[in-house]
Amino acid sequence: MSTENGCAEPKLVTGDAGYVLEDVPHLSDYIPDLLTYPNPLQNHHAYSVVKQYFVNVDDSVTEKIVVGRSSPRGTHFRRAGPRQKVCFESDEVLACIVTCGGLCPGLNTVIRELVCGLHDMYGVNSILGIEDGYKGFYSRNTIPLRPKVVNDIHRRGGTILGTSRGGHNTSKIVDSIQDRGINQVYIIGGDGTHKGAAMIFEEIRRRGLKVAVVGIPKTIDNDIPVIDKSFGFDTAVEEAQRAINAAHVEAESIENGIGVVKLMGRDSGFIAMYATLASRDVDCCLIPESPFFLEGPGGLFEHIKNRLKENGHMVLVIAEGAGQDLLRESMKDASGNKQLQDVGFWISQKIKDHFSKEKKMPVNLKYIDPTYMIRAIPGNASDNVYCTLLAHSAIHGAMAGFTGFTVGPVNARHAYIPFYRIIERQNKVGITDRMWARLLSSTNQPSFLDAKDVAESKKEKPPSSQLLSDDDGENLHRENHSGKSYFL
Ligand SMILES: Nc1ncnc2c1ncn2[C@@H]1O[C@H](COP(=O)(O)OP(=O)(O)OP(=O)(O)O)[C@@H](O)[C@H]1O
Ligand SMILES: O=P(O)(O)OC[C@H]1O[C@](O)(CO)[C@@H](O)[C@@H]1O
Ligand SMILES: [Mg+2]
Repeated sequence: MSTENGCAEPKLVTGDAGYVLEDVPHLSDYIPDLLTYPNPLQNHHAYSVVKQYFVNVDDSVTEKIVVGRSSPRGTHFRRAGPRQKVCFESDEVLACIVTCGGLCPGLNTVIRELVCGLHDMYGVNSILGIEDGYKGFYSRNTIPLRPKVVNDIHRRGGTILGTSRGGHNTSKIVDSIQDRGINQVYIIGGDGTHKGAAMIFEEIRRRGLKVAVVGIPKTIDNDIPVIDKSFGFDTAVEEAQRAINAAHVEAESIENGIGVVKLMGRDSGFIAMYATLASRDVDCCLIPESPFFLEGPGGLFEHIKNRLKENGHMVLVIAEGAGQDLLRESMKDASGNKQLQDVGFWISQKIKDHFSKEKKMPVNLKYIDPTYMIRAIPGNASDNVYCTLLAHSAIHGAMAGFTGFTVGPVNARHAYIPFYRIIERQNKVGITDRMWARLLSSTNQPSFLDAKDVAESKKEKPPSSQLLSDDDGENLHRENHSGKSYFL
């Protein structure tokens, strides 16, 4: 049975005190008499010594971590990790790896760790790289991947497999998987990629194939829901500091200096928000989730003027998707994503034009656009470790026969999340969250919101990722009509 978006019907398991497990599909759901084998890790020189290395069959990870005394236990996901039994013998596995969508720091690390993890932990030697994203399944030859081939790729940015947008043809992709005899498909990509992965999984299930389909969430924008944050995000925020620092140095070295930095973030302004909070030199941060205006009281020009009067300089960070409603109509890319106008250039021009009319305040504006520089780099140390965990969790899940799932940390514990939860919405900055309030208070910028806007955004607010939540449990929760808990 499929849902409206083509995904498998949710597999819900209920328990005591309002416990719900949103489980992931398993090959045995549609393949009767599926054989199982002892996990080879039981005899592995490294892992066999680990006490309780295998996860318990009913271990799960809670989605909601801040609870009240009488709160129901709520939604849980299956805990990631190795199982005592696997559904594939090592020499039976033919795995493939594909990377889709935009680049992200750490992509090569995930590829490396998938290849090395399959080989080192499970003795799998047959792994194929699919070149150039989804269309590579049916338009390109595959490349064999062995640990030696991928040994030092984590030091390089980009993806050694290449990537693309568009070109998703489900039946041609599944034909290619079937013809080549592939039985584990590792798909690394963002929200669009996961919509494609869900369709591949459904078609594989319809054909009754013993093929595990696994998604590994990748997005520089951190727009994938449920998981704590996406790999490469920290690296990108760190790299953005260099651009903001340069803008600050330029701005403070000249009278009425203004530094404008444009950062990535098509629909979600996480990079701009975190880069701003990290830097502390930013006087205004504009993101897609928070509409703004230029003229009049409470507008951007007034804020700039005040800041120049107070400090003699100011730094503005703008996410590429901010203020697009003020610009011309945008086009679509091959995947159907809106192609953005250069809002950094536009706002720089607007600021210059406005202040050129203010005779007593000529400004010196420098515009820095590090857009691709923050994503075309290798992952930093912490992202590299994160990528290793993602790859290993993905492998354990596929070997155990789970399919149609995405792997990722939920409240710091790796879990298997059904595809439909990943593709049902995008993760966005909540402008009524405390994190955005912290940003407003740190930059001292106007909120550009009136009381009516605040009420509206509280009404529409989607659930936030853990990136926004407070470790100290400050976040308040409310229940929406579907009973899901939303951060306030
Ligand atoms: N609705 C969809 N159904 C099937 N395939 C899709 C869908 N949306 C996107 N895809 C496919 O997924 C791939 C990547 O999609 P997209 O370009 O949107 O990037 P993404 O995965 O969202 O990553 P990012 O946004 O981080 O760059 C493309 O090959 C595209 O054809
Ligand atoms: O890689 P492209 O097609 O230039 O697209 C850039 C887009 O990709 C992203 O990096 C991820 O979706 C966005 O931040 C950005 O708008
Ligand atoms: Mg996307």
